Amino acid sequence: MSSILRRCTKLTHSGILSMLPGSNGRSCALQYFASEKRYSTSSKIKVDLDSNTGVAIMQFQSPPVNSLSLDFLTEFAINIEKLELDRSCRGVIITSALPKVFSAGLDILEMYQKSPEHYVEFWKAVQEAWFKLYGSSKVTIAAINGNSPAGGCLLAMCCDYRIMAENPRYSIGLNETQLGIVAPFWFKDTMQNVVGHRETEKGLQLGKLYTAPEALKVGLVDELVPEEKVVSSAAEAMSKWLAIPDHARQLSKSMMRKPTIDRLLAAREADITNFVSFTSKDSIQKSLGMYMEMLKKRRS
Ligand SMILES: CCCCCCCCC/C=C/C(=O)SCCNC(=O)CCNC(=O)[C@H](O)C(C)(C)COP(=O)(O)OP(=O)(O)OC[C@H]1O[C@@H](n2cnc3c(N)ncnc32)[C@H](O)[C@@H]1OP(=O)(O)O
Repeated sequence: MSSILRRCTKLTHSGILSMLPGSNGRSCALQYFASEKRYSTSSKIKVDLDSNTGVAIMQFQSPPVNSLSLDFLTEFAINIEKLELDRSCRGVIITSALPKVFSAGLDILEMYQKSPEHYVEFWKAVQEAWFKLYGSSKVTIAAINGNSPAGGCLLAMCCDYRIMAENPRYSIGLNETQLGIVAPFWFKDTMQNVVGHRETEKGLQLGKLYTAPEALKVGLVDELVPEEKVVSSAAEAMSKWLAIPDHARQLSKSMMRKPTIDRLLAAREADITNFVSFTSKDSIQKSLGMYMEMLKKRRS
């Protein structure tokens, strides 16, 4: 696997870019990087690695809402794996190239009116993306420049540090119960590791989507900054994290996260079985169908 990934890593160099922030935080995100390797040629995720700083920017660019489809998750896991294997990479900033949304979470259509075989494949991809990101030895920072419900919140919570746009209309949280579904134990564990037991208990049961200020208050995000500064602030935070020797930081990270990772490793197959039987239930399919309808109506 790793040799295939190394072989398919495509390197291009894109010249000298300015260190100064531009007026538009999204479009100028890559300007922080003086010399880049372009990793991803795919359409859903763009990855650029600055070989001078060792920092990669991963931009989600899957319209309309960066939902985590099977293809997206597969591509995501491959990209994280490639960066993990690249010794010149020390940190990864994850952000969105789309306006107003970081990620809408798992693609509901992947869980709706599909075969059990499809559910198995999809859930494996969800697990794999989590293993790769939560277990990454790199410094990972989420630059949350839009709404980030459910699986979007999970991705952000897997990072070492979270910076969110201070726009009070943006929200983040594990809202699964609002869809009539239940976040699995490792989503819960990930949240609990970030905000603690009591807040997770409330947040999960209520399916709470925290506004950006609320998320800051409970520690679900670490900083709020003006929207156009989300990526530049992530780059600044990254330099602080990278000032620590890698080996000491990595061992500390692994010490904190290993028990949580081991819990899913031990229950991986059972978790898939649970997901398939849960998702296949008529009542769950009905809830998902109603939720999709509600999203459509809200739009019209
Ligand atoms: C083991 C134990 C058992 C395990 C049990 C199972 C556990 C599963 C855990 C689940 C985890 C999840 O992530 S479940 C996913 C939860 N996600 C959500 O609730 C987010 C829902 N979406 C939104 O709130 C909004 O779309 C939001 C992200 C804020 C963006 O708002 P906007 O106004 O910009 O955009 P919208 O007009 O709403 O959406 C644009 C289009 O995208 C679609 N869309 C939006 N979100 C989508 C999504 N997640 N999946 C698919 N499609 C989505 C809409 O239907 C629209 O489609 P058209 O009208 O056709 O254009």
